[in-house]
Amino acid sequence: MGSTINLASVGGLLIVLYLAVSKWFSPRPLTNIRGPPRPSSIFGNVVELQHQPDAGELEFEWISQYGEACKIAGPFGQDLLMLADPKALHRVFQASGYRYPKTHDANQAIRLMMGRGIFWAGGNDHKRHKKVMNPAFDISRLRSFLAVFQRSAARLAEKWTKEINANSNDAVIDVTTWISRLMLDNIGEAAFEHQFNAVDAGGVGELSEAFNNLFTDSLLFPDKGTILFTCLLRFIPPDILHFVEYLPGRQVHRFRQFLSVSKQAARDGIKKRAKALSCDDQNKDILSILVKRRLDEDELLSQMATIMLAGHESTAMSLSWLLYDLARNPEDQKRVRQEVSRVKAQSANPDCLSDMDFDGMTYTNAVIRETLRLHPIAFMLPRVAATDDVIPLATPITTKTGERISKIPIKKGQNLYLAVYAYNRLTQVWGDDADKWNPGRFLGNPKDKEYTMGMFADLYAASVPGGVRGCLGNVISYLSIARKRADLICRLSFFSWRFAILELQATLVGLIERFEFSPPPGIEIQGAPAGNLIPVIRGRALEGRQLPLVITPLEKSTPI
Ligand code: HEM
Repeated sequence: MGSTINLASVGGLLIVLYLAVSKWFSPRPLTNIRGPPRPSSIFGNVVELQHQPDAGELEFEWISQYGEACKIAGPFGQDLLMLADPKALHRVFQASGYRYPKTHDANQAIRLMMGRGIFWAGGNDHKRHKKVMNPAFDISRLRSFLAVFQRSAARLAEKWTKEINANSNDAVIDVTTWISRLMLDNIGEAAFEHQFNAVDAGGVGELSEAFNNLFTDSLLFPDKGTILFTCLLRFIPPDILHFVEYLPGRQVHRFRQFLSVSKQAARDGIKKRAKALSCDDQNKDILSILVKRRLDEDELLSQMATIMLAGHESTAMSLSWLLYDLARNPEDQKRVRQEVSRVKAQSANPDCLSDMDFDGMTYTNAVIRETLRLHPIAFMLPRVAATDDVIPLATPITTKTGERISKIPIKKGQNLYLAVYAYNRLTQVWGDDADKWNPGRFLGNPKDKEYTMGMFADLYAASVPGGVRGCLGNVISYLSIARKRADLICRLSFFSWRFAILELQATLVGLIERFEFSPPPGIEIQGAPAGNLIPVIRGRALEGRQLPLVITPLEKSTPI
């Protein structure tokens, strides 16, 4: 750690000198945009943002005060443009192709954590990754995953029942840890036909341990030395940035350890399946396709590490938040359970519900949407402008000189801070009760909106639908744009979103019909800013992610 700080200090000094000189010559297009004061010339607002107790709240406060587009202070005198305005976000994510890539420092962290996979790749490389992955992300295969999700939920229910029986009637269980193991098992089986057995092993095992608390260990409340170090990465040319992985430091060490363990798991998976792959040309799971598509070895392993992480952590955290929301809203929990019983009673195969059955659960789906809205796992996303541009605004903002503007011109290299959490709470988008839990907002006819932000009822929660980097593709564009182009842009996105929703639906239903969830007395949960929105116990964040709930087997509690 000591040498990290030394390196950071020397680098920091050089950067400050460089910036002090270059500042005189560079134009400052955001000069007139209002925003919070700069508390530190070295850190700007970065420390405040990374140390806020409830991720996204500070951004929301600033947006409420200065408008949906405002200026915040980056490190070393940089100005960042913070955006929560729907038209602006649409411009950046959906209408600009590759013109707003991830920032160097964010990409460096991604490379350290997941290697040179699709999450990291940019521009033409990203297009190539998508081309390679698309045949594996075959929408028609999604249904076959349902059985995997349903089996896993049943296995987890058995585990919990045993634990509860050992504790008489009910037990306080950290749902987030168990759900994360379950989702890891799901992605292993669905994507690689590989059994991680994380639920059965109860979290014991190198891979489970490497995943456990990855984000809180590496990104939660970093000290100033670490913040300085990561801020400096923004100024290091990408070509020499990869040397960073050889440096000491909490984040770098944790990312490196995770990548090495997940690549080893990928290697083991490939070895085990090598025979099957060579015998069966029809095999179309993600692993087989990746192997056949001749990615180089490092890219192949990175791609698998990416799918393991991207394909389980976000769904695990989202489902944890969902159980938490239902625990705090017992009436809605009851209503979901009643809907499940009703749909089961009408289903052709009640023991093995289909995707159509799940899609028919209107209230349950509204509940899922409301959780994704209130707890967006990617609560902010950093981007940088690759070209000069003019960002349009749906709601004009007032500048320092009192002028009302509805466009912000920006220069190439401008850093953007995309405030997803704040967008998800805008009253002009979600109504006056935008900060409250109300799944009812998703029932009935979706009101006509000028800007379609997401495929899941305008939901921006999981970000960037339809955009070239989107996880959740925009189903409307998938269906309406030219098939060939749609295949290239959207198939992976659409698949991963449908995968995530089916997984959430099947797991929720499998658990909610067996257990009642309620909040344990005296424990408050906060969403900590650890790269993602991670649930921790208020005042005990450094213990790592936790979401304890009282779980009561249903037959022993209130009947449906
Ligand atoms: C509720 C669950 C999920 C949420 C909230 C979520 C959220 C996101 C977000 C916000 C991004 C964009 C990140 C950025 O631009 O920096 C993303 C990208 C991605 N997600 Fe998800 N995700 C979920 C589930 C999944 C699943 C189940 C898979 C795989 C089966 C997956 C695979 C990916 C991949 C591969 C990318 C990178 C796409 C690219 O860069 O082209 N995600 N996800």
